[in-house]
Amino acid sequence: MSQCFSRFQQEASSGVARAGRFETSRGPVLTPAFMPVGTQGTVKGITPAQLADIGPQVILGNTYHLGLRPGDALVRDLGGLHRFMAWPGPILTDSGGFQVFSLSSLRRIKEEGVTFQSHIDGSTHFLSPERSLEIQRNLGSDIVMALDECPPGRLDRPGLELSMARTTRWLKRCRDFPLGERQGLFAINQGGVHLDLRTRHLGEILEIDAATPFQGFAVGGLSVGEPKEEMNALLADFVRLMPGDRPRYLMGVGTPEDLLFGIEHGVDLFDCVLPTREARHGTLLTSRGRVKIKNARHRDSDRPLDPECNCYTCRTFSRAYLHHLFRAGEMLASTLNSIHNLSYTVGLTRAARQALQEERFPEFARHTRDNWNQEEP
Ligand SMILES: O=c1[nH]cnc2cc3nc(NCc4cccs4)[nH]c3cc12
Ligand SMILES: [Zn+2]
Repeated sequence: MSQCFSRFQQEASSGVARAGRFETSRGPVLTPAFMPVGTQGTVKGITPAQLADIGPQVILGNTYHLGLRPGDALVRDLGGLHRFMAWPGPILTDSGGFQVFSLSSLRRIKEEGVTFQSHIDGSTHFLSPERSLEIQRNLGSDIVMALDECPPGRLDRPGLELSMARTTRWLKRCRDFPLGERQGLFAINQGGVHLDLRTRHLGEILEIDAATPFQGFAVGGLSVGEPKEEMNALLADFVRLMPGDRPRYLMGVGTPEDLLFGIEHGVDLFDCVLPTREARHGTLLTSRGRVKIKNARHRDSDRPLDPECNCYTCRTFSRAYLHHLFRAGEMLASTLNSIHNLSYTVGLTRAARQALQEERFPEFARHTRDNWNQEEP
């Protein structure tokens, strides 16, 4: 067990939803929390100072990308990822298996690990539980994800069962790998959208956990193209079965609607590229619903994007200016739109936490959903 990680302390709850905290060597993590994705050592288009102003609890880095470029040994030699990207707060690194299957070509997966060709230059690489954790140890992230096999969405049950069994065997190899003193290891649950498979896999994970405790548990294998109703039905039944004394992390999720649904069903941590990706494409997330800033109706609007948002973008600029920047293809469009979408998304989980602490979470959830459905926000 890492010296600095503490168990999850639940501070407030409303049904299965909960507010809480856990300690890392880089500070506390207050939950629920949305974690911005900084795939290649940067949250695209914004500076560390702007990110600090947004105030996320944790940010994400990707083992697959940083292991390929600039290389984990280089980052280690330059003092680790926190120093390299000037982010002093907690960092979580995904383990790379998902990216190998969603980005690289010519993969050959075997018991030992997966051989793949880099999406950058086609060179051949190998990722195993040991290599994934070595990369994450070199990066020096606070939260290390075990290497799992994320099965393709819609894989049939026999295929899922074979994949889960390998993920369990790989988890044991991750458990045996010596990470840094200050690093915590999270296990990843698989099983598609089948509650019985999810529960079986959780049992296998908890058997390992009994001997060597994990610092957190993630729900993997979702947000991979499965119908939203199936993901939600699974979450409603399964998340509550995960240990309550460790953080519960839903990987790759999601939209504001998904975050609120996840929080209602006991999820503590989220990550998704959607807020920053949609920002770059001009879709802005607001308390009244989505705004497509390139729409002509914003051309001469002196209103702020979201009157309820106090981010730098909403405090400083009009919709007309954001509309102009986007239409003109200016770099600043991506930066200002990303600052807002991240502020909105991080702010949503922060507001949910506050509502839980003030024992008004059901009203908060109802009010938030009602406001999202405004005409032409
Ligand atoms: O089972 C998983 N294991 C390890 N990392 C993941 C990351 C994941 N990210 C998504 N969805 C978000 C997406 C991002 C890009 C395409 S889908 N689903 C994910 C599942 C896993
Ligand atoms: Zn804003």
